[in-house]
Amino acid sequence: MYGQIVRDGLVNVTGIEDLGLTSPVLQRTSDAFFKEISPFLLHFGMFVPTIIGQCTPEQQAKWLPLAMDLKIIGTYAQTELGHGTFIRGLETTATYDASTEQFILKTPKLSSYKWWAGGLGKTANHCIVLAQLYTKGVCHGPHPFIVQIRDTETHMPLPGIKVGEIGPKLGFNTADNGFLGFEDFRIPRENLMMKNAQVTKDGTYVKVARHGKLTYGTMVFVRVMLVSDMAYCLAKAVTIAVRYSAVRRQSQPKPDQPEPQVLDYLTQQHKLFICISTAHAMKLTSTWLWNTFTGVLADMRDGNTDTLPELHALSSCLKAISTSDTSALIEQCRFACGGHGYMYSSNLPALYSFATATRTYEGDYTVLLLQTARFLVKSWEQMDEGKPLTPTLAYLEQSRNGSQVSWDDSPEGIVRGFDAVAAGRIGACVKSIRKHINNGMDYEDAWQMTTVQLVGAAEAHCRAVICRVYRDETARLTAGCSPGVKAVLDQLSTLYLLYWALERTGDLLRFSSLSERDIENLQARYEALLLKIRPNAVGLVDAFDFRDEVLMSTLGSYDGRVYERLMEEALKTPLNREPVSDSFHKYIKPMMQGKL
Ligand SMILES: CCCCCCCCCCCCCCCCCCCC(=O)SCCNC(=O)CCNC(=O)[C@H](O)C(C)(C)COP(=O)(O)OP(=O)(O)OC[C@H]1O[C@@H](n2cnc3c(N)ncnc32)[C@H](O)[C@@H]1OP(=O)(O)O
Ligand SMILES: Cc1cc2nc3c(=O)[nH]c(=O)nc-3n(C[C@H](O)[C@H](O)[C@H](O)COP(=O)(O)OP(=O)(O)OC[C@H]3O[C@@H](n4cnc5c(N)ncnc54)[C@H](O)[C@@H]3O)c2cc1C
Repeated sequence: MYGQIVRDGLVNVTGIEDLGLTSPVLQRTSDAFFKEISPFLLHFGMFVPTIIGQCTPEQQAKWLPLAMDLKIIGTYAQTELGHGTFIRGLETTATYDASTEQFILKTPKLSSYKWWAGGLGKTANHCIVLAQLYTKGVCHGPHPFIVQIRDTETHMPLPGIKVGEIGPKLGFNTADNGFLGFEDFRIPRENLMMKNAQVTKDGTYVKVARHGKLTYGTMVFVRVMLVSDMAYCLAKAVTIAVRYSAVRRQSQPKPDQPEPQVLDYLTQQHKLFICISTAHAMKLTSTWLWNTFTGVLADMRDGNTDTLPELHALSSCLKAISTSDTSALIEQCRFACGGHGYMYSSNLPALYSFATATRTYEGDYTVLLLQTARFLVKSWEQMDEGKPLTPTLAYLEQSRNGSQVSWDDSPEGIVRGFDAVAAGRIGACVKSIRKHINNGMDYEDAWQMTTVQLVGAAEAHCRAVICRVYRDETARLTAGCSPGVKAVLDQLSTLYLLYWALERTGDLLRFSSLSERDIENLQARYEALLLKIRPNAVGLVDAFDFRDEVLMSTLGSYDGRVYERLMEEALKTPLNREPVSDSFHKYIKPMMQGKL
């Protein structure tokens, strides 16, 4: 299994790279090689980006060619057995020895072992290690170090290195996630990645970056990329589910009629059409977020880090919500395919296991939404002090006077309704924190007592951002389209708004003048829209343009030969090589004969 995966992974990365294509294309073509994950994902997904983001130009000149030519294979080892979220609590230490101009890496105890890094088990021979940097007896917090862990000729672990695979997981079972421990392992001073902080030969610590969290830059980059990844993952899942739903016929609502396509059931449309719409919403939002990200990078190159806090807040909530929505909706696609959706050959289980992992790695869902909430509460307080708000929070102004927003069921009105919900929920959090403080709590306890509401407020803010970006970008991008295309894409973005308005009626009743009659109207419009979208449903998923080799699905192949493919795959199962398993003779027969 591992050998096959490594072979396929190398064919993927060398074949494509020879064509001089970029790594995001790598990401897409790697789907034609794996149902799960390449053991080289972390090399290109985090090891290379960290060299670019955390190394000086001189260090990049040394390491980048080696990495891009696959002369070294790397990963990103930050998480430990005992800590993943709380980076400041990481236990691995890197202590500077000025007498030899080296750092000594140590794993003080079991919980300090690096755990999880992709490719670390058996594939990588180098890695980025986040360790607490000590020099002259002072700890300067977690810093990135580039560390060789295996001999590049023999691939044997170097002396002082303990490394291995962490074992089977819910998914990602081709990612080769590993563990890593150091026993007084020495690396040259120059292996500290010194773009944001340096240690001179005599051990003096020099802080370079103006912002204390630039070490976390790779995580921001990956979070931004993952929003796009989720759109792609969901688009694959709904392509499989909609095509299968067009082939599958089941039940007989009318005695004298043939069994209908299950795609004709309104409940099936309710399950699936939001998935089509969400894939579009996340793709457009991810492009908008990427443009925001590159803008902040440009500002930072000019020494201006003022826009970084908003990017951190946006990338945190969008990564959290896109991965959570995608996990839930891929599972919904699986539900929509009945028993055959549970077959590994459908590819829905693998897509689900990838998406649900993404809800955790690169920042746990709750933790990242609380990061966004921290920014929202600070922005509210700045608004109270009369300071200007950042662009994505302009809607807070409307809540300043506390008046209830009048409900307007036009698409633009619904977007404004979500702004009102976000503003209202943030305001309620601020009120809760202040109430607890007035009752004698310190700020930290008041914050903790409000965290359930804070997660909800951050989700509401994110939903408002997605709704606005989806609506605006659809209008902009379809301006020059044919009326037919424009109408269908407008239906999808309207469906997204109606779906979430119906999901959040409680909030809309609380923070707008929405009435029960308005809710009835929303429900009727939503159901009518499902029927309108039905004739274009297969065309809409065909438009995602996935080749069968990439979908890798018995249910979603373009020719619709579902039952033939399911049987073909079943016959390939090793258990079917012989008509009688030898377990019969070893165990079942003796048991039947009372000899066990
Ligand atoms: C062959 C295949 C080819 C493939 C080609 C690939 C092409 C590219 C693909 C890209 C996708 C690649 C996918 C790779 C797969 C990934 C696998 C998973 C990898 C990992 O999981 S790596 C480990 C990830 N770990 C985390 O995310 C940990 C999460 N925890 C944190 O981020 C921090 O601990 C946390 C939660 C922020 C708290 O930190 P703390 O120090 O306590 O901070 P405070 O809350 O006190 O805030 C202090 C202050 O700092 C600000 N802050 C925090 N974080 C950031 C940040 N990241 N950026 C900017 N600012 C930040 C925070 O807002 C506070 O500011 P204040 O002003 O409010 O004080
Ligand atoms: C498939 C996969 C691949 C991975 N690959 C890598 C990799 O390549 N490199 C790497 O370094 N790491 C990797 N990771 C590790 C990943 O980054 C961490 O698992 C993730 O950051 C979550 O941290 P944790 O595991 O410590 O969870 P914890 O933070 O311990 O979460 C446990 C619970 O505590 C809650 N919690 C934690 N802190 C708070 C808080 N402040 N407030 C409220 N609730 C809180 C969480 O919400 C969660 O419910 C991978 C993980 C997975 C699943």
